[in-house]
Amino acid sequence: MTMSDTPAVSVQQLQKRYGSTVAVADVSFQVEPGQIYGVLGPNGAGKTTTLHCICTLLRPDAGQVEVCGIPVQQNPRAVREKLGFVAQEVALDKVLTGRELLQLQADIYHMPRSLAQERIAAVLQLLGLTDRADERTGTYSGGLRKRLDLAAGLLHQPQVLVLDEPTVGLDIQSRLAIWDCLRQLKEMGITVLLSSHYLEEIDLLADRVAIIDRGRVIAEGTPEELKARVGGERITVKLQEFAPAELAQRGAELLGSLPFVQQVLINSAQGNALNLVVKKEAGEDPLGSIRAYLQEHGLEVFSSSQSRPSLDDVYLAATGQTLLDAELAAAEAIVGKKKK
Ligand SMILES: Nc1ncnc2c1ncn2[C@@H]1O[C@H](COP(=O)(O)OP(=O)(O)OP(=O)(O)O)[C@@H](O)[C@H]1O
Repeated sequence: MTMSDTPAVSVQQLQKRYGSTVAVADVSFQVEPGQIYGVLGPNGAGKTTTLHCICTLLRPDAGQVEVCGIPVQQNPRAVREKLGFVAQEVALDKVLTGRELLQLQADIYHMPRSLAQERIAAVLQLLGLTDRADERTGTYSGGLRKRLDLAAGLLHQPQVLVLDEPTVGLDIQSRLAIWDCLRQLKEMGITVLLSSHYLEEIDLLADRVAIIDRGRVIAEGTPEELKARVGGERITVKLQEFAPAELAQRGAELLGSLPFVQQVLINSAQGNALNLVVKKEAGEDPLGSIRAYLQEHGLEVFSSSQSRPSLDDVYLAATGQTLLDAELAAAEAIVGKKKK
């Protein structure tokens, strides 16, 4: 095997439990060098635990984890040289300036002063922080702090940068800035592994994705592959702005009888709109066929829309619930635990 064949990160049958809680039941995936790789899943799915095992912060109970071909458990020190980690919580000292914090980080790596100054200037520039570098971090917004955290993770020039939910809680402007930074890192040849529970973030950024649910990988591939695999356009048809239940029922029955319609739901939250999933066999213009068929049976389409499947549809197909529902269930479980 040549160096270029060696995955940047390889996780094989990883398991990790905390007491009786199984945080990671069985997780395997491989990140090729130079990719942006996304780990997507609801809160509590096991993303942080998986990343911590990769970053040598936690000892796996079972399985193999390697970074640039180096086994994490046998050689954690060498792994830490290859890898930078940006944790979910930013725990910055607020009194120090951005530059001072980076200098502290450089000291941890025993970097000679002149090299440190050079590297600090470079990462500040890369992350667009040069102008604010000499202000106390207490004056930084959440987005700026996250960028400083990225800068700190990059200071020792790692080949792989691992980020745990890098944009959680940030406003859209700051999220866009972080996405730009990550794309820039990819252009520089750095491998980026990030976790997220934002579907659109992973869809936009990641070359490949592992969707994790309850400690297991339930789908893996490029976002396009995964969406194509669940297949089917999503079509919404309204027979009236607010269709009476009987009318919606009749429309649903008619459309349900079409061979290319995979599923029809009457959506009461959308004025009894009909939510359809149509198969590929529907041809180029499924909406046209639907409209014509309804017309033949005396029904007019009031309005309609069509969309491609999303990663949420992938999650739904694999688990039977949407990612948002899973998040709500996880939040309720946490509230339940606290009440006890
Ligand atoms: N230190 C710990 N002690 C006990 N249980 C833990 C600990 N850390 C995590 N867990 C549990 O392990 C499971 C997986 O948690 P993990 O943090 O890895 O998930 P996650 O997908 O990263 O979610 P989040 O984004 O909320 O951190 C959850 O049920 C969580 O409650």
